[in-house]
Amino acid sequence: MADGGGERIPTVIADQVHIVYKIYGAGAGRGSATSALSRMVRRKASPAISEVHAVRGISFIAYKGEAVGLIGSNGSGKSTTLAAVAGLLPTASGSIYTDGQPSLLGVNAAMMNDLTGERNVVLGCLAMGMSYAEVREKYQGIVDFSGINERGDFVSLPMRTYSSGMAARLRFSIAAAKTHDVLLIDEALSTGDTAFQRRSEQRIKELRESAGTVFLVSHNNNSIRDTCERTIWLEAGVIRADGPTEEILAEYEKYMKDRR
Ligand SMILES: Nc1ncnc2c1ncn2[C@@H]1O[C@H](COP(=O)(O)OP(=O)(O)OP(=O)(O)O)[C@@H](O)[C@H]1O
Repeated sequence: MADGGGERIPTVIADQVHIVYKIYGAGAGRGSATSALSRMVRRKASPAISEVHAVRGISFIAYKGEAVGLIGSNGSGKSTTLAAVAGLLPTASGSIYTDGQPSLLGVNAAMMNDLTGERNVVLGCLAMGMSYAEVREKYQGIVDFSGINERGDFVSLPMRTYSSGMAARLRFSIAAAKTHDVLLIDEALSTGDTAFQRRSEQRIKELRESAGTVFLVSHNNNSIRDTCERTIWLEAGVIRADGPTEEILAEYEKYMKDRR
């Protein structure tokens, strides 16, 4: 229970959600002149369309103040589910309802590689709706939290000079500077070192307390353990289990061990 037994306020409702990726031109001879000619001769209008049915009828309700872990083996539909909750992917059937604005913080979240870390902090904060005054107030805290400048003045260098871990840390620090109604985090924590991971876990706890709901996708079971009290386990696009993190992780760890 998220709030110690008081009224629980739903923030995300997924109702029988199916998500299907359509892959155009996935057939043999894709894009070549011969395949185009063959299509014309056979009077076929478009190249073959393949479908990947990534999420198959999932339903759950997440509440205000909850941090929910999403686990499952590779390709089980975790990132797809997050992107759909963020409103970035349409559902083939079923519905997702969110109360408030969902923000997806993924490993691929957009940053301008040719601009300095400093510029990216400012742009990122403005994009999240902060005023210049707020950005000025938060700037140093964001840089310190990211630890980017621990070994030199990296924040004045273009982002393309950063390692993938450094870039991920800066992205997380920018996103974490604001309270979110629904914060969706895709693997962001696994790239940082232990000290950064500890800081970000602490920050997720604060974000959760200050407002909304956090979803965390991770292959790092310890991150899930330390951050989320509830975990949803996806396998082949279906919810295999949903419940208290310790119970679900124990089942999942056993499943992964047996599969080896
Ligand atoms: N853009 C895409 N186009 C087509 N199929 C996709 C696309 N993205 C993912 N898929 C497919 O959807 C399924 C679920 O992928 P998804 O990335 O959601 O899994 P995941 O659980 O996040 O995996 P991982 O742990 O490896 O990150 C997989 O079969 C994958 O091949």
